[in-house]
Amino acid sequence: MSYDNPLHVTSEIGRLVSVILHRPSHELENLTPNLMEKLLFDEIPYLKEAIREHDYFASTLKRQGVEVLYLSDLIATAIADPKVRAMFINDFLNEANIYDDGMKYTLQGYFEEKDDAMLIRKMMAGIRKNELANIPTQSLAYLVHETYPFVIDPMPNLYFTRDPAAIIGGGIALNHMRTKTRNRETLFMKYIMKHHPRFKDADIPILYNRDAKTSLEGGDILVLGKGVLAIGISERSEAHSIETLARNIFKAGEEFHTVLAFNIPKKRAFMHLDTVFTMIDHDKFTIHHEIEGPLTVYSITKQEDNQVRIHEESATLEDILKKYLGLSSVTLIRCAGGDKIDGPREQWNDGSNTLAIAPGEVVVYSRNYVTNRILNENGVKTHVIHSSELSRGRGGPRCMSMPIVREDNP
Ligand SMILES: NC(=O)NCCC[C@H](N)C(=O)O
Repeated sequence: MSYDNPLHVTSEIGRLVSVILHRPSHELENLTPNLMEKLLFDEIPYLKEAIREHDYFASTLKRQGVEVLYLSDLIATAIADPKVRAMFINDFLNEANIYDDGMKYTLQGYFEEKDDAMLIRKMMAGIRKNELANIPTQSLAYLVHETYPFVIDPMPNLYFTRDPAAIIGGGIALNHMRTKTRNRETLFMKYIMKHHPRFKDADIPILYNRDAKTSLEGGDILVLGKGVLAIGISERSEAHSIETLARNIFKAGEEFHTVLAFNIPKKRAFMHLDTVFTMIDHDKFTIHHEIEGPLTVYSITKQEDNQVRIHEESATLEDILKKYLGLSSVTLIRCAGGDKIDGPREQWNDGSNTLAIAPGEVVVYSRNYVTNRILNENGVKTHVIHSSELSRGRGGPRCMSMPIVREDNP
């Protein structure tokens, strides 16, 4: 299958054709207990095992005919031109919390002498102070933080490729992440879209920009299909961003006409909409029961002359989905069946975070066996992947994947 545009995602469930993953690497070895909160981890994964699990995830997708592209390879190709490479290093350093010109100059030299693969690896892994022969600074900031072990922080969340950007139709939302640490990730996707031969000559609409003032993260963006998106107003994505994105999407083309904004509780366990709600078939969805009570849904619909209508929906979630997706019935499959103990436990480890690779066919974590059994009982085919270490980063199969092409869902 080929489309004119290298990006094509019109639904959550159309057969997955191409996806971007990141194989976890040394950035995980630079996590320390003191840094976990800042870097959005609750535990420290064991790298060797995390890689083994991730390779199994990738091979599961490949066995189903999915083209797996790796972030590190894409960025290395994107910066092949020395001028682009120099710009990339400069932009990266400008966002790396380095306020001292001497230090910046030293790091520029340090990066310039690396080959492409090592440059990317070092940027992702972060730089420990003891890796630099001479620290060229006497700055107050440096002295105050003398015991801090890094010159540049690691980027351990890179394997959650879902969040820094999202493909919507043939366009891309280059997100502005809630946290400074994750906002650095979006630079990689910006350079890939602008300079990689696969994407650079396509006329790709930018539907949201990383320079925006309010935050938006890909885990909140679900392309439900039939011209409808669901977007979480969450701990990470703000209402203003969602309205801006909706207006940009409506302006960009005919394909989408409605955004359903799901106002979910703002808490760590439910950081993105896809941690509590995903689509698995044209009429089947996972949901975590704890969001059902507090959930309010607002519809933003396209009107004439670039106007939008914003309206609080009063119906039940099933009825809202039925109405906007033109369905006669909808099945909500609760995480661990809504059990008071199994439900929150499995949701914590991404039991609701399924990745659809075709209608009714999803990739799931092995540890969420109660939810997985219920999915099977509902006729859903599950591809089960190992999950001891990957889940410690607090994301599941959907979070770990960024689909760039899906077949249209009939
Ligand atoms: N879509 C997702 O829910 N992604 C998981 C992101 C986990 C990461 N540790 C974070 O807190 O951002």
